[in-house]
Amino acid sequence: MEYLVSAEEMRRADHCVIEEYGVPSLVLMERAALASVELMEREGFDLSRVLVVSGSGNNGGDGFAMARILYLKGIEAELWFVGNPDHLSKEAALQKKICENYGMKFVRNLPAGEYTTIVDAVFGSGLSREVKGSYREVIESINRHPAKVFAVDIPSGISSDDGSVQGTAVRAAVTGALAFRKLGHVLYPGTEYAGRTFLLDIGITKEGFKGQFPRVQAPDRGIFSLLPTRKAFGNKGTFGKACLMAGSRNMAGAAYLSGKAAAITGTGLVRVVTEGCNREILQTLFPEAVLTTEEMLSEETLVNALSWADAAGIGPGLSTGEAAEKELACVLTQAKIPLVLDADALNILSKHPDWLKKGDTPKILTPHMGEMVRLSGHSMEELKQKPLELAAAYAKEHEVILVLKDARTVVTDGERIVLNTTGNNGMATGGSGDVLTGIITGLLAQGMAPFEAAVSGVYLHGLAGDRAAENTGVRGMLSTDLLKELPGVLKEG
Ligand SMILES: NC(=O)C1=CN([C@@H]2O[C@H](COP(=O)(O)OP(=O)(O)OC[C@H]3O[C@@H](n4cnc5c(N)ncnc54)[C@H](OP(=O)(O)O)[C@@H]3O)[C@@H](O)[C@H]2O)[C@@H](O)CC1
Ligand SMILES: Nc1ncnc2c1ncn2[C@@H]1O[C@H](COP(=O)(O)OP(=O)(O)O)[C@@H](O)[C@H]1O
Ligand SMILES: [K+]
Repeated sequence: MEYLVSAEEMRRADHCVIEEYGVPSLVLMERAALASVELMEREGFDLSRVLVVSGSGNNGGDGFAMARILYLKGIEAELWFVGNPDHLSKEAALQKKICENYGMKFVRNLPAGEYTTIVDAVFGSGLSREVKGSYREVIESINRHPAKVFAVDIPSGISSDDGSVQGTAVRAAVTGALAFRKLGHVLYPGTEYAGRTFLLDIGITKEGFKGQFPRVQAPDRGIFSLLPTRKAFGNKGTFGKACLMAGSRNMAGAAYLSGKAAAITGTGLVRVVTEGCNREILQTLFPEAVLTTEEMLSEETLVNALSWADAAGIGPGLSTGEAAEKELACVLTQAKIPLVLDADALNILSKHPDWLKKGDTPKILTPHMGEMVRLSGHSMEELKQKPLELAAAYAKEHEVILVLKDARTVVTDGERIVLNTTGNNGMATGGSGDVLTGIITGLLAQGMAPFEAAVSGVYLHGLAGDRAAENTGVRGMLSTDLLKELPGVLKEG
């Protein structure tokens, strides 16, 4: 997994590498500048005429060093120093002086239309307050200018900690994230302001954390190595049994999507437990499933289904009526297997929060933001502001694994926090959450540990969404396209 750092965690690593390992900060700065220039070249920036806009901190220092490297390559690179000269950091002051010694041109404003590329080196991870006054004007003038913008480390004005816009922020085409991606590169709206973001190695590695690692990680292709292995001599009994309790009258699709997703994930057998009216539909759409259907599902039927399964998912399209309430209460009380609770199961839980205490099997809750509002009592605004903290606090308090679904989904058990970066807005379409429930239930049924199953499920679900976006497009894709792409995604590992 990849570490996603806060400004403070980045500062700690910087400090350790410079002060404890003894790497001079100017060496790091030179590497940052060289890697940034290389990235601009690789990304096809038109370097006919470049303006580097530098502030007075080390982000500005990176900018001065980049300007000098470009200038010495024969590129027309000019500088606009917009910082407070009395607050220049030692390194930035030295880099500025070097540019002056070379006789480079400093400008005092941003004439329209004269530059092909602007380098934004006003603020980096040291942004400490809202951007106001002349800094605001500088950033707005950069945004108005037609030149393509490259942001050093993070667009100026974006908080490294949560991706928020601190008053105003630079809109970059490309961002070179130094050493680690900050949370602000991944969380919205920071992600959009950063444009295409690339990680640049400048010699600060995880050794800089000295064993005190950042709190948040993002899953990467390493996830594939966690997936259940398939023994050559295995049979459908050994590849796990998943039970999906889903669908109600007029909601057969939710049972189909979640059940089919569990099957595609590699589960040996999938049982769908649903209302009798869905029987024919499911037998036609999903002949691979074992069906358990009754007009009114009895407690005995539910208990039998649970004792057959290795994991169960409950909630997609379940409805919230009395029968559904009874079903959920029975499952929470009787289940001895890991459970995924989604959609209507969560809506019912919001009315009976104490039900979470029933039973002692591992529980994975997968609310979207609206469901989380009802479940947690926090407002949407609070959740949007602090999704990581509030998700972790809920998971800890209720001793569950929480998958808080949004454009960036958070998975947490209260201690570990994972922020998923796969997926796209094409997935904001009915039924895509049902597919996720099926994937996670399928992975659990094959014996994955609950936290790993939740993280892997969210990652694979997002990758399926990304493949669907490539092949079908974000507008036209449907949740059935996620099912179509999932086998190929699983084959990539
Ligand atoms: N450590 C290293 O050697 C390495 C660091 N690296 C680079 O350093 C960057 C971090 O550098 P940093 O810590 O100096 O902070 P930085 O982002 O330049 O900002 C601080 C300046 O901005 C100012 N300021 C802040 N907010 C403001 C506001 N709202 N409105 C107005 N002013 C505001 C603040 O002013 P002051 O508070 O002093 O008035 C100060 O002058 C990092 O992103 C990476 O690019 C790499 O070169 C690798 C090696
Ligand atoms: N803009 C987006 N970027 C990435 N993923 C998204 C975006 N919008 C929605 N998703 C994902 O799509 C899924 C939608 O789930 P949910 O709202 O429960 O759908 P439904 O209830 O229709 O099944 C979640 O996994 C969510 O993370
Ligand atoms: K910047």
